[in-house]
Amino acid sequence: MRAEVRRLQQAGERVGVVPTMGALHEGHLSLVHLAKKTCTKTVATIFVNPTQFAPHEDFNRYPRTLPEDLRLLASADCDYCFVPGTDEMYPAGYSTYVEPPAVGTRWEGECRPGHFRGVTTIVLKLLNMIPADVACFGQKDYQQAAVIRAMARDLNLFSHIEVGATIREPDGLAMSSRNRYLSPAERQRALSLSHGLRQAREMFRSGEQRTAVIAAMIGETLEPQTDAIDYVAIADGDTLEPVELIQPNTVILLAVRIGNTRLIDNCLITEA
Ligand SMILES: Nc1ncnc2c1ncn2[C@@H]1O[C@H](COP(=O)(O)OP(=O)(O)OP(=O)(O)O)[C@@H](O)[C@H]1O
Ligand SMILES: CC(C)(CO)[C@@H](O)C(=O)[O-]
Ligand code: BAL
Repeated sequence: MRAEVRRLQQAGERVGVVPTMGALHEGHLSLVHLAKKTCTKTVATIFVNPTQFAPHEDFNRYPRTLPEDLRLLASADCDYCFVPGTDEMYPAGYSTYVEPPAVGTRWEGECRPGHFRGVTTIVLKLLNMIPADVACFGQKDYQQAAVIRAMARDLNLFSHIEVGATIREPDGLAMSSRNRYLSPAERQRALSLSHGLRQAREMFRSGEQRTAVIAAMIGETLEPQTDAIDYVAIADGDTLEPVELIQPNTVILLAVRIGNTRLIDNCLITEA
């Protein structure tokens, strides 16, 4: 892959990469389109990365739908798809990991110990194998995008990091490969994530205080519809440290469980 990317770049092409774990949907394809805005060749990667899953998490049942993924990538005019094997990425004796940046400490970092260490490690490896001009990630995984941006800055990565907007189903549910786990009744309850975020944004805009907003979002919208709430955070959009006062760059992040499925979503309060 590296030789091919270098050959393309020497021929004057600009290469964009979209790292994924497969089970593709319109959210992933939107990142291929985002890459195409500034790049002439696009590469998607599909690898369900074992090191970012804790032992009790869903690595084994994570959906693997390669033939359909390849069809979708072709329909989006993606030029290459890189699908490495686990032994290729982590051969026997593999022992090097990337310590994630501070922005990965809270929220997902607390709820999924080791998760961002696995993400930074695999993303650095992928960007070394595919030294793309641009690497695209989704805002749906807001903290992950912040972690990758910080790593790119701190470790002087070659690739420029771009973040694409969250693509949603018509009823507001953020697209996610894990939505496939949801039964029809759970799918209905999962609307509480986007409803809660919308409710919070509207309350902030009408001048409500932070504690009242969180209490309403949790008590009225999330608690009745979910089985557990991992966190609801109101944080600075860059540092992800909690904030008391809402400023232009404030983000609401949440992670909940519905049945056996863990879902995350977020919105910038300044968004329309
Ligand atoms: N709805 C979406 N809109 C935009 N980007 C998305 C969306 N869903 C995922 N992405 C982005 O696609 C990339 C690959 O993500 P991944 O393969 O984990 O998909 P996912 O649907 O988020 O799956 P999961 O259910 O594991 O969270 C990430 O950069 C992620 O942020
Ligand atoms: C960035 C990523 C492909 C690394 O495995 C993964 O965390 C994902 O799909 O968001
Ligand atoms: N979408 C981020 C990958 C994960 O949840 O492991």
